[in-house]
Parts: sequence; structure tokens; C-alpha cells
Amino acid sequence: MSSLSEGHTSNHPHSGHGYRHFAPPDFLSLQDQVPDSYLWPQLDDNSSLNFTDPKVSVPVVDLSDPNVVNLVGRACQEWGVFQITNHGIPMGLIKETESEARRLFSLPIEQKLKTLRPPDGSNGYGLARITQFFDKKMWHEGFTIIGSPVDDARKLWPDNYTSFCDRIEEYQKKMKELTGRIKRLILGSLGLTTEEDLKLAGLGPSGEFIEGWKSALQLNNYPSCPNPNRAMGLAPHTDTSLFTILSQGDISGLQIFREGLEWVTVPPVPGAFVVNAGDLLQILSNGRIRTVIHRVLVNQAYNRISMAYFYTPTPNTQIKPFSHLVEPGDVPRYRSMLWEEYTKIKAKHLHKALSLVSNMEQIETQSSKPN
Ligand SMILES: C=C1C[C@]23C[C@H]1CC[C@H]2[C@@]12CCC[C@@](C)(C(=O)O1)[C@H]2[C@@H]3C(=O)O
Ligand SMILES: O=C(O)CCC(=O)C(=O)O
Ligand SMILES: [Fe+2]
Repeated sequence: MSSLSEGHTSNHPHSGHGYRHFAPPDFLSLQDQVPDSYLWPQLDDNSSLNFTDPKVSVPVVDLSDPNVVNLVGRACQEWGVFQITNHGIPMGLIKETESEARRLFSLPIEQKLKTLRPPDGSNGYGLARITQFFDKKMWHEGFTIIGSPVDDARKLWPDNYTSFCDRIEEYQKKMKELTGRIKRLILGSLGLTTEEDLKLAGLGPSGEFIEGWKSALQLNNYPSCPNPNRAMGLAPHTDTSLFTILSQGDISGLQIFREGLEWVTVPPVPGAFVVNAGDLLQILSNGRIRTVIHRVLVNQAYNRISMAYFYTPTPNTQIKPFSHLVEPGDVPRYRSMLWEEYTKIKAKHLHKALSLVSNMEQIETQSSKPN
């Protein structure tokens, strides 16, 4: 594995261990003309979908509202996504973490490639994992941090990696606390009470946090783009996580897909986080809360940075719908499986993953059962 990560700057297709062609390009060199491999079919002009009518826009929930459990519950079931304000995370920390991310992506490409994520690895610089499922490339580069950022930060800034690490570690700590809070609100809104159901969600018998779930912090960079109507920042996808807490900064770009409305822009609210349901929440809630299809558009004027915090169980955790949400006598909508099993199905089948683990699907179409 370490020999692999030493060959990462090689661009030669026959160099054996080189996988430079799996790396993002130097976007600076593409500023004059966007190559055909980055040109998607004309994206709709979505300007009409920047709703300001609260009935058709993503809900904003004030976490200090006494009615917060109901507000979160309704937002989850109607939209699967909402923004949160009054969450207690200092604006200064968000801005400073974002500027560390900006500092990282501003490094020369050869420097960033020193941390290129190996094909079988989880941490470091690289393309979004969904890249292989699309014919066209994305106007995006990412950096994934699972656990400590220090090994990669040392490679990026051998002499001054501490400001990056300090900021990231503080941000991870705050995100973990906030995750616990949001998890309690969502589970509370679903009315979960039994020990079995709480345990499925990583909570002990009296609602305490069970250690052992994992998180991933994904820094996303979307350079400004000379042809924003044909370039895609991040292609349509759902997150695999239970839910994701996203800081999208001040620049819009994130859109969610909503039946009947098509693509709806999530307008940046200063200091707010976007919380979106992932596939796991759809499974555990027995389909009550739906995972959210979303994508990111780019723009000509600004380089956009976002930071997404994903929350997931460990690979050998058994997952299945909460029994409380399965009507007596009914079959759960999703089958019981190990988390590792689901992530493998997702990595192979992307958008089809949920229907492949659905019991309903098996009744309706026996042939789509996974082997
Ligand atoms: C814990 C996670 C969640 C991951 C994989 C791993 C680390 C990075 C995440 C993302 C970030 C970008 C979109 C996505 C779809 C991707 O390509 O990489 C996400 C994926 C998922 O939600 O499946
Ligand atoms: O950049 C954004 O606004 C969204 C990023 C995202 O969807 C992700 O990292 O999974
Ligand atoms: Fe996402």
C-alpha cells in the first residue's frame, strides 16, 4: 500500500503502479477551454427554481425553537433535507475551517497529488467516488478525512501542518456533537422507544450515545468555470450515510431533486448547515424518511468550497428497519444486512442500491434480486 502511494505522481499508463489518470486535473490549465470530457448536455436554466416561497423551499429549522422535534420531523418526512440555524457552532470556526480547505486546494497540483487517495484507500485527495458511473467528468476535486488528518497534512505542509490539523480536529469534534443532537431529534420525531430500536441507531438503553459509529469529513472544491451551463460540479447522487451535515459557505450551487418541482436550489443561509437524509435513514425509517437526490452546479465567478460530514455505522453493524415503524404483520420494506454489505452494493450499483435491498422490490420483481 505504501509503495502504491509512492507511485502516485506517475502519469505513465504503463508504469505499473501509476494511477495519476484517476486524479483530478489541474483546473488552472483548463480555464481557457473546457475539454469535451467535461461538457454535459446543456443544464436547464434553473433560475426560476430559486424559490422564496416557504411552501416550496427547503425548510429552515431554528434549533432553539421549543417545537424543534416536530419541525425536524416534518422537514424530514416532507423534504428529507433542511437547514439549521442556532446550532451553537461558532461562525469563526466554520470560516476558519473553510479557509484551511481553500489553502489546501490552492496548493500546486503536484503537492496535492502527494496525498492522492489510493484506489482501495479512504483518505486523501481525489475524484468523487461516483465518477466511474458517469460518462462525463465533474468540475470538482475532493479531500476525504476519516479519523486524523495529520498524516496527509504532513505531506502537504511538512513544516506547518498544525493550523490545518487543529482546525479540522476542532470542526470534527463540533460536528460529532451536533450529529448526536440531530440524531436524537430525528429519532425522537419518529417516536422510537424500544431498546432494540435505539440500539440500531447507535443509542444505549437510556438514550446515551454508543461509541463505534464512524464519520467522514469531505472537503469539496468547485473551481470557477468558464462554461458553467455545461459543466457539472457533482453529478446527481444520494449520500450513503444516516444523514449528512453540510456547510455550503456563501455560494449557491447545491440543488435537490424534488418530484414535481425538479431541481430546487438550496439557498445559502449564512452560518447555517444543510442536513440531508442519506440511504441509511431511508432503510432504518422503513421508507418514512427518503434519501435525497442532489447535485452541485458550478459558476463562472467564484470558486465554491463545501464541507460535508457523513455519519455511518461501522462495517459489521447489522442494519434493518426499526421494528416500531413496521406495521404488525407487515414485511419490513428493507432486508436486514450488515452495513458493509450495503456499502458494497452501493459501490457497485449506485442509484439501484436501495431497490436491490428492498423486500417490496423482491415481491414485485423477483429478477432484480442481488445474488
Ligand atoms: C463515508 C463516505 C460517504 C462518501 C464515501 C465516503 C467518503 C466520501 C463520501 C462521498 C463525498 C462525495 C459524494 C459521494 C457520493 C462520493 O462519491 O464520496 C459520497 C460518498 C457516499 O455518500 O456514498
Ligand atoms: O457541495 C455541496 O454543496 C454538496 C456536496 C455533496 O453532496 C457531498 O459531498 O456529498
Ligand atoms: Fe452528497
